[in-house]
Amino acid sequence: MATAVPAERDAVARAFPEPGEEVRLPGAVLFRTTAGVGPSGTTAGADPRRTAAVIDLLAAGVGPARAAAATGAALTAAALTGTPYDLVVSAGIGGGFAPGAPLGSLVVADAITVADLGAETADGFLPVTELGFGTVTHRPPESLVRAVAEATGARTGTVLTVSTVTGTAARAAALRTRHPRALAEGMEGFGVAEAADAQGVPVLEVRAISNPVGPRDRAAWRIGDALAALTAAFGKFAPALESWRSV
Ligand SMILES: O=C(O)c1cccc(C(=O)CC[C@H]2O[C@@H](n3cnc4c(=O)[nH]cnc43)[C@H](O)[C@@H]2O)c1
Repeated sequence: MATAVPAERDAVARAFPEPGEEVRLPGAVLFRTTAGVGPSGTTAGADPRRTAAVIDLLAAGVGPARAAAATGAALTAAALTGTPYDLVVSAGIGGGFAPGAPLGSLVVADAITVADLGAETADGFLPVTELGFGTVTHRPPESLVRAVAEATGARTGTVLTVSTVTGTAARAAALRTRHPRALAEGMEGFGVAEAADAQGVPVLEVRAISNPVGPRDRAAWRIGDALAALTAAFGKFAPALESWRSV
């Protein structure tokens, strides 16, 4: 589970009651905890058929490059010790596009799209794929997106990754014109997804909305509410994960 900053990692950690331990790796420091998963998708502790899923929480850094580097380090370490990850989740607060993603709501990405990787031309922006290389979108497993959205009440749509936070109505409108399904923007999802894709691991992105995408207005931020929404969402995560794995 890769967040940008420790406050987001700790919000996710509060959803998992087991005491965790710190694991130091070259290029990444993990907080390792567990969540009970079982055949029935319950979270009760008495079922002997249940196994504990290991969950590594990583404050991977702000921005797509740092997030990709730290996530890649964690993925490589896990693979080299013979315990590769089944899933990578990019999680954090984010900006919400009105009216689809109001403050405090939760968005699960069905497409993780980088919005500003490409070339500016006289005729407008060209994504890197139209220049003949790379990728601009990663798609999380549909059934997982569905299961997590149903369990958490999240909305589903495109989550954009940007290197520059949108700060004007004009930029927000331009992004929505180019990405009509966009519900949210953050700064790490695509980087985390690139690292996961490079090692063949599925990826998911979850954003709790802390501010509207648009004109800069720090007074409008609701970071506490968004962090609380993250904790609540990850409290419902283990059963959703189990229902996905059993499909
Ligand atoms: O100074 C500003 O105007 C401003 C507005 C929104 C966010 C920031 C940040 O520095 C936070 C970046 C951090 O949080 C995620 N995040 C939260 N809201 C947004 C957003 O509207 N657009 C992009 N990223 C956002 C992001 O993933 C970073 O980890 C500053």
